[in-house]
Amino acid sequence: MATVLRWGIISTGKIATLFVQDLLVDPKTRDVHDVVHKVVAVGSRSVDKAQEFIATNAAGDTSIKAYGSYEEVYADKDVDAIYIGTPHTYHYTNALDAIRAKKHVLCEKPVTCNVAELRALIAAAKEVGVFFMEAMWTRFQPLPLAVLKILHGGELGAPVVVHADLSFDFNIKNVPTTHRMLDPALGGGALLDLGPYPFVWAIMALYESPANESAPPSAISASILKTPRTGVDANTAFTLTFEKIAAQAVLSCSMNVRSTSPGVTIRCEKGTIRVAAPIYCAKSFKVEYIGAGGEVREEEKSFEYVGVGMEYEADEVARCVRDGKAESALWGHDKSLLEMAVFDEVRKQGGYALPPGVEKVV
Ligand SMILES: NC(=O)C1=CN([C@@H]2O[C@H](COP(=O)(O)OP(=O)(O)OC[C@H]3O[C@@H](n4cnc5c(N)ncnc54)[C@H](OP(=O)(O)O)[C@@H]3O)[C@@H](O)[C@H]2O)C=CC1
Ligand SMILES: O=C1OC[C@@H](O)[C@H](O)[C@H]1O
Repeated sequence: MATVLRWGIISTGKIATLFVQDLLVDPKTRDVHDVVHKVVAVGSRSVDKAQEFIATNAAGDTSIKAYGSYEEVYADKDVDAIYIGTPHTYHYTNALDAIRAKKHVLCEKPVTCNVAELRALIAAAKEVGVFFMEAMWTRFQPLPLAVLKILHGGELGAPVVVHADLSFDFNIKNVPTTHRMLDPALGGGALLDLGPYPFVWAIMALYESPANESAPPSAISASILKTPRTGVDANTAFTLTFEKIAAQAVLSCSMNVRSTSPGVTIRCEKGTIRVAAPIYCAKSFKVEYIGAGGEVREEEKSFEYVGVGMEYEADEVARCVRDGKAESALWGHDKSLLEMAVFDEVRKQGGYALPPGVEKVV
């Protein structure tokens, strides 16, 4: 018998739309038979928007409740888990409110604005006894799982250098400065929005390397270029050194230029893995194996998903909730904490401070 997870959705923006579309794809189409997702409520700052969201994305399903506030979703007894798709600077408050209402939480990336906020949320979730996870969807998709099987299987030898970039042209010279990517009050900039993806590839390839034994990077080095329009980071480059396994990640993100492909290159002692862009939901990768005599063998693997690619993280939440887990084994609290600590350090080295009051816990 499949477990049914009843979702309440917070916000009606771009990513909430895609997430709900994925929730509504029958899990059986991806050969998943143990969990089922049901959207039971949508909360928006405007009830009209919530109604329109349901009409557009859920074929007007009248069983889904439309609320004109987020609080009503937290209070709804039919809701098991809350999905948060608001701008970064609201994640902490929205997640805390949901946790205090004893709901399980899946919160968009970046999970918070800094590590102090995240520590407070994890403590609150533990106190109440609910599941809490950052929506790091890439970690659960079949392609990265296949890459990791090869990488950690050992045939390529140890990983030595990971290059990963995610860039996107947000037309930052022309969009209004109130756009969430430009507004410092909304945590604007490339790092917080795009940085989680190069970071997750470094985590998968190096931090999760069995020989690393979950050791955090011993050194972080960063440089930031700010846009003169609002002072948020337009381009950020940072390196993470994993001394225990003698490996480095060279990571970058930009919001004024498009990505190139491959977006991730994992260079190992005996070969290389190249992952095609976009790295948040890649559909193909190539492996180059170099034999003892220098001979080269290449393999390419391609993937197709029925949904956008967020369905796999949703399945993970449903399984963890069913099994009474506080966190995911694949994207647990340790990794989000490391991400936020690294991003704090990168912003510190790059001289990007969020405006006073934006960070709710410091
Ligand atoms: N996993 C992924 O691939 C992606 C994740 N994201 C993450 O999701 C979050 C939202 O991004 P995205 O969907 O692109 O953003 P949008 O601007 O499209 O949507 C944000 C929604 O948040 C709500 N909201 C609450 N307060 C505010 C506010 N002060 N200003 C603007 N909106 C507000 C609004 O919903 P309402 O009016 O209904 O309350 C709005 O529609 C970000 O943290 C981003 O990093 C974004 C894109 C992709
Ligand atoms: O998470 C994301 O992935 C895709 C990008 O376009 C988007 O800005 C970002 O939030």
